[in-house]
Amino acid sequence: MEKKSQHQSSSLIRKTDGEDFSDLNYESGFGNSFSSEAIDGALPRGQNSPLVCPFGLYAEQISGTSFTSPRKLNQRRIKPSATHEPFKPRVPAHGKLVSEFDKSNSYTTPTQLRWKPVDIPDSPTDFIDGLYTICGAGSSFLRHGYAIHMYTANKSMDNCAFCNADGDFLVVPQKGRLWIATECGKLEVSPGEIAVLPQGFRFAVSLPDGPSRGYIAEIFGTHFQLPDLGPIGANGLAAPRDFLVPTAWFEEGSRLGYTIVQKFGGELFTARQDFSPFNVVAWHGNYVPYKYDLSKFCPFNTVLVDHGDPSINTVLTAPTDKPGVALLDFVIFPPRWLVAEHTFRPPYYHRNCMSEFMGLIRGGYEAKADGFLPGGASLHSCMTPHGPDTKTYEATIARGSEAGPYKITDTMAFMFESCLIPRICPWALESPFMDHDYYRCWIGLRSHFSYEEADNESDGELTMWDMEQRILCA
Ligand SMILES: O=C(O)Cc1cc(O)ccc1O
Ligand SMILES: [Fe+2]
Repeated sequence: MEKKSQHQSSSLIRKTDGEDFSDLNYESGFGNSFSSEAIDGALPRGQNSPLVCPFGLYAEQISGTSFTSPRKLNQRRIKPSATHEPFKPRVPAHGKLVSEFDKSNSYTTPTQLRWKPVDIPDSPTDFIDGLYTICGAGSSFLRHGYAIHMYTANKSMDNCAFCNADGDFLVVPQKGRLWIATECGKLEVSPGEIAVLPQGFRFAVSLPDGPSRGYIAEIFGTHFQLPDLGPIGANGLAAPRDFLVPTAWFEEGSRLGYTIVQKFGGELFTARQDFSPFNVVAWHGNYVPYKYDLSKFCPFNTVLVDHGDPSINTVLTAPTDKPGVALLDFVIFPPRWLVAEHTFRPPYYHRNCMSEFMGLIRGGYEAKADGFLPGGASLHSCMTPHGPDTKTYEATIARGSEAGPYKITDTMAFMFESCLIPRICPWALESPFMDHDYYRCWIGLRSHFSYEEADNESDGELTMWDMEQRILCA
């Protein structure tokens, strides 16, 4: 479906600076072909590469997949983005970003890991400096894998833009709004919303609320898509129309000493140019940044007995070549009614061949009475056993099988789940925020096993085994 911004005319030319987020406009949809003009007529009609573009603009294309795949964005910009000095390694080097995970830069452990919320630094730190990789697998060079990062920042990016050549960022703010200027326009992303910034887009992050913290999943070699709904049918989970894409907006004029910071193979490089990269007057295509409000999610769940797998709450999935096996699923645990009868309603105790990184945006999480806090994180890797802590278990059993419908409120937890087993960065393992007592949350789980009880509860008929036992005990 081709959509064109309705609201734009030459009287609404957007030339505001990147700090002015008072004029936000979005188009809605997921995966459609969008079309947006900050000046009427800036997109050439009927072709992409006319000899001369309207208003003397340059035509430029961003390809998010190989040329032979149909995902492109065509932009019309004041100057091509190639107009800059050569890239040089950034000084000082960043040092805490990883995009290829191996024994030289990361560790592995099957132990359950949990982190307390990391403090936001006092010293001036912008979104780029505040990024650090927790864990990941695979390689951005080989175009297969992912990295999980967090950020803590307190200052807007100044006269610079970030461009990630390695993969797509799925940003989950936990504290503080993000004002993200992109080449397609502006996004305001609040805690409780997420943004996807696809590979190769230039963007700048401002922090209108100051201190900010959040989580990022980065995927290499593929893009996020909506999960198939299978037997659910047409409606449910995340609806395409709730995904919002920015509308064209541009900055004009010279910006002396402007820096492009390019993440390439996990390292940062900088290049100088004398103009803003946000000089795209019009664009069309289906390779775009977007945001989504998690409160719009329509959860499905069991309505009689038992506990469904969390895949039912998948917002976005990044596929591998194997059907049904995700490079990275983004799953949420939103407020919802729990109604199942004679059922242990919290997550079951389990081991999973997929690896589970979890974060908490607000409130509490149904499986952990203590210790898993907003802004904190946990990692349960492939086949690492985990589940509700002792307090949650005891409280659930005490409530008994007659518990009525119950609504979990004030919560928004999420999981990045992957088929690839993450290696963990040294600063995450050595972090002062590592919860070394995490294992204790299960140590108090008592054995409730009672052979007598099991025996009494049988229907009274003695089996051969029962009789043998009785004879042996006599
Ligand atoms: O481990 C977790 O808390 C996440 C999770 C939740 C759930 O309801 C079922 C399985 C699962 O891994
Ligand atoms: Fe789990």
